[in-house]
Amino acid sequence: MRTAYSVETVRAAERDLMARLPEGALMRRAAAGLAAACADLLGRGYGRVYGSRVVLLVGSGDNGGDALYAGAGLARRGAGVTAVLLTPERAHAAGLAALRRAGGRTVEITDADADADADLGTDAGTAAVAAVRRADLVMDGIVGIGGTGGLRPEAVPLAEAAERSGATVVAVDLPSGVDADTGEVRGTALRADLTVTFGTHKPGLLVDPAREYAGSVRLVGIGLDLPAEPELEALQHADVARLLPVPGAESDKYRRGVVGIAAGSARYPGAAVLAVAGALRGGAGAVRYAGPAARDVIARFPETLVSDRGPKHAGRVQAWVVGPGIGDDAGPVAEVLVADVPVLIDADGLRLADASAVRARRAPTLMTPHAGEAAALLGVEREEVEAGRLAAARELAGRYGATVLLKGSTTLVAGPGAGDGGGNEDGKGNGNGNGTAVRVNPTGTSWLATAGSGDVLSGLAGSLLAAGLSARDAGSVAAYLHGLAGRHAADGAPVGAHDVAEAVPGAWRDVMRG
Ligand SMILES: NC(=O)C1=CN([C@@H]2O[C@H](COP(=O)(O)OP(=O)(O)OC[C@H]3O[C@@H](n4cnc5c(N)ncnc54)[C@H](OP(=O)(O)O)[C@@H]3O)[C@@H](O)[C@H]2O)[C@@H](O)CC1
Ligand SMILES: [K+]
Repeated sequence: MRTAYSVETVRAAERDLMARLPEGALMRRAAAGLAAACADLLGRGYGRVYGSRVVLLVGSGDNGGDALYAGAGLARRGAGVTAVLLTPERAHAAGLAALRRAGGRTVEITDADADADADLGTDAGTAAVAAVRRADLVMDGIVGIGGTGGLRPEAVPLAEAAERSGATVVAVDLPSGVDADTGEVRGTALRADLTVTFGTHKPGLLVDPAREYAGSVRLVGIGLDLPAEPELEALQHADVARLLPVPGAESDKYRRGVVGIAAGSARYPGAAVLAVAGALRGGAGAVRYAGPAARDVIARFPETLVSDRGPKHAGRVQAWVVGPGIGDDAGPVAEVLVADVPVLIDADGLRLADASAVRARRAPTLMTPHAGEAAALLGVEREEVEAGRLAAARELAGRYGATVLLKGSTTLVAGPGAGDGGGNEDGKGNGNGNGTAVRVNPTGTSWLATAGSGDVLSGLAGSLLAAGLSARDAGSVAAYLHGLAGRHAADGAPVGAHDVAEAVPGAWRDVMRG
């Protein structure tokens, strides 16, 4: 499991550790890891550290201190290091002294440069931009977890020069300008090739849009003692393998779980077929289809139990999926919402579901909107959801008392208790999930942005619900397998949703093999 903690938690752990360590020890640990990562990159890109050109962008806090110490380390190994001090009078004093002792140079940005209109027009500003353009490696120590908002005006031309230069850009702890806790980017942020982060991932390193600015992420352990429950967690193969349902010797179809699919319409029979395709690969013992596309479903999947009447006339199921392609018929949605089994609501179902009926449910509910659907439910613009995915998923989960799987570039799964310490599965909670951490899916691929792909995901997640997984586990395991299946199926070329469904067993085997 990869985990991320909030800035507040990191700060508390840092205070505890600092109290037990000699002054400056923590920063030197962080800087040593940072210097090692940069030396690796220089070795690969430039051939060696000796003789390479390194530029440090140094802000007013400890983030700049990390960069100065790491720069000193590289200077001792023969790199030509120039530190651009964005607020010279507030630069980390001990770090700066260490860099100077090691032979590093400095360029001091002046107040005239910091003027929003000056665009680094002074001699110092011009020299700083020129140094960035010539650099082999640029280290971004402008701001870390102490930051608010985007880059300040004097930093923008430097960040742009770094992006345009051929230099490898390494962000210290976080790319400057992104929000560590939410993954939001309000204004300009620096784009890194690599982020070297300390002690733990921060939420912004795992959630878009900030995640895209971080490049690849390397975690440097510094000995922080962190609490058991993180803010965010990303499943990995071993976690998913532990959660996947495996039939025992005594299993029959009911023990493995029967999933009911209420999807499709005369106009959109394909949604039914694709949801069933996903459900057949999700581990349930049987798939029951109830709706107007029964003929299409049985023609494609003869193993499905079909009925062309509504869900309330269907036989026993252990979980329902409702919504893909049902058009404007609210009947099936109302019917499944009163069933005392887990329910997954997707697509048209999200629009048609009565919010109070969802909130009144005792069995788990899993809602699977994309950003546009989430925006409609929240009454905001789609862009707002995309800019603040974590907040949107949590807000929706709280409003509906449901688990919410927000699809997109980074798919998130938030339980109804995410952020307020509620929602557990120990008999007192509502069975939506164990723990409060929001799950972020690491396997996504843009090839999955294809028509019908969401229907496959719904069926898959519904099948896992029927097999007995909690809403949070079913959603995050389904997203994981679906992403992996998308990668397998695509293999660098466009794919259709049915290809993704067919690739699910391969993804499953992949996970089980580790
Ligand atoms: N935690 C740990 O375990 C460890 C932490 N370590 C390191 O310390 C870092 C945190 O250091 P920190 O607390 O000094 O804050 P930091 O991010 O340097 O900001 C400083 C000041 O910047 C300013 N500022 C704000 N927004 C801004 C913006 N957009 N653009 C420009 N400037 C902006 C604002 O001051 P203002 O100008 O507003 O008065 C703020 O106070 C952390 O990320 C990690 O690298 C490691 O060394 C060891 C282990
Ligand atoms: K930074």
